[in-house]
Amino acid sequence: MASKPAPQQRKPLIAGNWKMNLTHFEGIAHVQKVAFGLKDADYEAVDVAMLPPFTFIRSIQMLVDADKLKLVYGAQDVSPHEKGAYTGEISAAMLAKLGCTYVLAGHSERRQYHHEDDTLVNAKVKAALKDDLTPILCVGEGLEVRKAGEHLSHTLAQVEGGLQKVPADQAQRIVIAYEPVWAIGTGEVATPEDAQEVCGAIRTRLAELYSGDLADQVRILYGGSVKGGNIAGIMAKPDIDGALVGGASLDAGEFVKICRYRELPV
Ligand SMILES: O=C(CO)COP(=O)(O)O
Repeated sequence: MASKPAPQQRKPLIAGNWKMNLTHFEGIAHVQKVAFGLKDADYEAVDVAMLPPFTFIRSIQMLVDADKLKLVYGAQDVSPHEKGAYTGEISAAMLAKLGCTYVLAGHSERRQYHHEDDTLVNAKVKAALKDDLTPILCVGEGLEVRKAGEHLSHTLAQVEGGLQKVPADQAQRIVIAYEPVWAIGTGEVATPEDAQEVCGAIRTRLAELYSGDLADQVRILYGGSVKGGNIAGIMAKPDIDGALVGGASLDAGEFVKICRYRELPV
C-alpha cells in the first residue's frame, strides 16, 4: 500500500487550521495575502483550504466569491445534531450554506478540552457527510502513548471509531489527518519516517475496513509543527497527501511556502 497513485488520484491538500486566532478583520486581510501569494499553478498542484473560526466564515465566503479565489474554506468543528435546541452549536447545514468544503472532526484540542470521544467524533463525521461537507477526521496519540510504543494501535482505534457505520461511498471522500499530540504547537515535528509509519498504517487499515481501491483514494494528512522548513521531507513520503497546519498557517508567507513545498528541497 506504499505506492503513491498518480497525483490526479490523490491531489495533495494543505489546510490551515487557524484555531482561535485573529479577528475576522485580520482574517480577511490574511486570506487576501495568501491568495495574492498563490498562483494558478499552485492550485493545480494542491488544494488549499483555510479553516477559520466560525465567525469569519461569512466574510471569507464573500471574499472568495467576489474575487473568484481558488482557495476553499471550512470550519474547525460541527455539531453532531441536525438542528434544534442545542445552544451554541453550529450545524453542518449552516456550514454547507456558507459554502464550506471541509470541517474538522475530532481535533485533539476538542478531544482534550471538550472531552470528545470517538462516538461523538463519529456522529460529527456522519453529520458532515450528510450535508456533503468533507470531514477531516483528526487522529493521533499523546506523548505517553508514543513512549509506550502504542501509537499505532491508539491511532488506528481512533480511525475505526470515527468511521463506525460510515459506508464506503461516503468514506471514500473523507480526509484523515494524523496529528500526534506531542507535535502540536510544540515545535517538535514528527520525523517524515514516524509520520509515514502511521499514515501508511492508516491506509492499510482503510483497505482492511473497506477496500484497497478506497484506501488508495483517501487523502491522509500529517499535522504537527509543519513549517516551510520541514514540509518537503514530509510530503516526499508515499502515504502523506498533505498537511494540516496550525501556527504556520497564520503567517501568510510561511503558509504560501508550505503550499509550494514542491519547490523546496527535501
Ligand atoms: O493542530 C494542528 C493543526 O490542526 C497543528 O498545529 P501546529 O502546526 O501549530 O503544531
